[in-house]
Amino acid sequence: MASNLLKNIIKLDTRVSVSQNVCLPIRCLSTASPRVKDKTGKNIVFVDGVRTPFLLSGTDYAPLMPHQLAKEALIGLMRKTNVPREVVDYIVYGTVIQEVKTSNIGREAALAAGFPHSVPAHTVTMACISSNQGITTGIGLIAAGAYDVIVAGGVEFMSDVPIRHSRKMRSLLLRANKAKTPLDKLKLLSTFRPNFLLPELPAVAEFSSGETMGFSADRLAASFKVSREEQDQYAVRSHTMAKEAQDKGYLTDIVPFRLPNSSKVIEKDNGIRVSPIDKLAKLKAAFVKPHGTVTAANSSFLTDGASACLIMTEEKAKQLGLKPKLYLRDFTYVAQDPIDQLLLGPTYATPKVLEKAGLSVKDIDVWEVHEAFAGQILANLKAMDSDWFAQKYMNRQSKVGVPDLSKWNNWGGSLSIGHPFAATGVRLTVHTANRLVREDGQFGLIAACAAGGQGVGMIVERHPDATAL
Ligand SMILES: CC(=O)SCCNC(=O)CCNC(=O)[C@H](O)C(C)(C)COP(=O)(O)OP(=O)(O)OC[C@H]1O[C@@H](n2cnc3c(N)ncnc32)[C@H](O)[C@@H]1OP(=O)(O)O
Repeated sequence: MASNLLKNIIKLDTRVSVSQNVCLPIRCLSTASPRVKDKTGKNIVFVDGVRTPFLLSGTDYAPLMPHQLAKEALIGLMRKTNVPREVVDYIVYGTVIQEVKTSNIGREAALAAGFPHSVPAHTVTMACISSNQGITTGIGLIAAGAYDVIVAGGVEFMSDVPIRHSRKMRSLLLRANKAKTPLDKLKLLSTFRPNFLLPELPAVAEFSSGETMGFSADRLAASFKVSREEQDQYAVRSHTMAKEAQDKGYLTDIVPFRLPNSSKVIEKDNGIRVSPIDKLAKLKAAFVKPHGTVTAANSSFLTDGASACLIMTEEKAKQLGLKPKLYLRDFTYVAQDPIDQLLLGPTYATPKVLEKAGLSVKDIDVWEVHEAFAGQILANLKAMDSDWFAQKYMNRQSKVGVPDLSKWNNWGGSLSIGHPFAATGVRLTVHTANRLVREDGQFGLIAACAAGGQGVGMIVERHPDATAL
């Protein structure tokens, strides 16, 4: 049962050390008889992916604009893959909380990064799975025969978010703009009231319910009987594994970022923080006050960061002399009730994408699952291990089963590395790719939940030419 499984989370930290996973790629992989059939006729490959260091919002990136982060990710990608910008046919880029001046941020970032004017770019938004959407939109464009080479990615910048005037103030300003005579303007001004000045702040909340993600995660944890201690233990696991991966130099997806007009170069994520469990136990509830179980330490934190990746047909990769990391084998999106099942995307997406690909939980060598909150991850694990949940809510005969946790987020996750919403999907994908090499696996499963009660599942397969660098 899941409860036994959860008891072992702390033991797992000592049982599975990242250092044990260092191994050379010894498995013989071949393109001749793939176990998962290519459905596109193009054998679409993930060449590589990069990201800026992920930073706590309000720290070193604070004076920037989001397209500057995205630009650095794009430049870093082209430099790392050594692919000329002219080869790229199209860019699909994600963002969630839009900077109003750069609403098609994919295009602005591409121009700033020196892509030719002739490379079109569009921006996608699907909450925390926006860069997954970037990747799968790219797969669709390639499969449709529209293009061969796509850059996908995403950026989120929580250090500066659009804060609006109140609706009443906006209405007054718009009407004042149209007023024809000074007298009309004066009449309008006389309707002004001081409370018009109250600003509208964006919230990390569901529009349909008004509930914040953290509040919803707390309710979810309570309904799956996930204790505060289990959440704190999971958070310590995430930070411990991220720290090990960072110290061992495994986070090679990071491209250092020299801050504009400064000699300072940012080289590392700055939110990884391994704390003793008793310190976590003392923190107050962050959302459901005072008795909730979700705290600042067992939540993902507000993060600034950007990512980018290069996908193309295998044939094109060969022509360009590239060594791709992955085949992008299959994917699915799911959507549920955004109130009670808001953060259960992985539970719904996992069996669906496994079935599509003809695989089972046991076939997966690397799991990379977005950690919005520790309570959300543990609730998903319990749901995946419940026949009752599968039958009552998912219209399935039985549970999908529990993944082997020794293969689960072994380099930490969004709780510790950070979660710049629209950038996370590429981070999950490139960590899957690099872990498949280091851990000598074949198949990886990426899953994530997103606002709106949506989720994604993706199946990837290590490419025979893959290296972890
Ligand atoms: C699909 C999805 O992905 S949904 C998820 C979307 N994302 C979210 O909703 C973001 C959720 N997170 C948040 O909103 C914020 O990070 C919050 C509200 C949880 C916390 O914000 P803040 O209160 O500003 O956090 P802050 O960094 O100040 O930490 C609060 C306290 O916890 C402590 N703390 C935080 N992390 C840790 C840690 N790992 N170990 C020990 N202590 C910690 C801090 O030191 C601080 O202590 P202090 O009050 O003594 O100074």
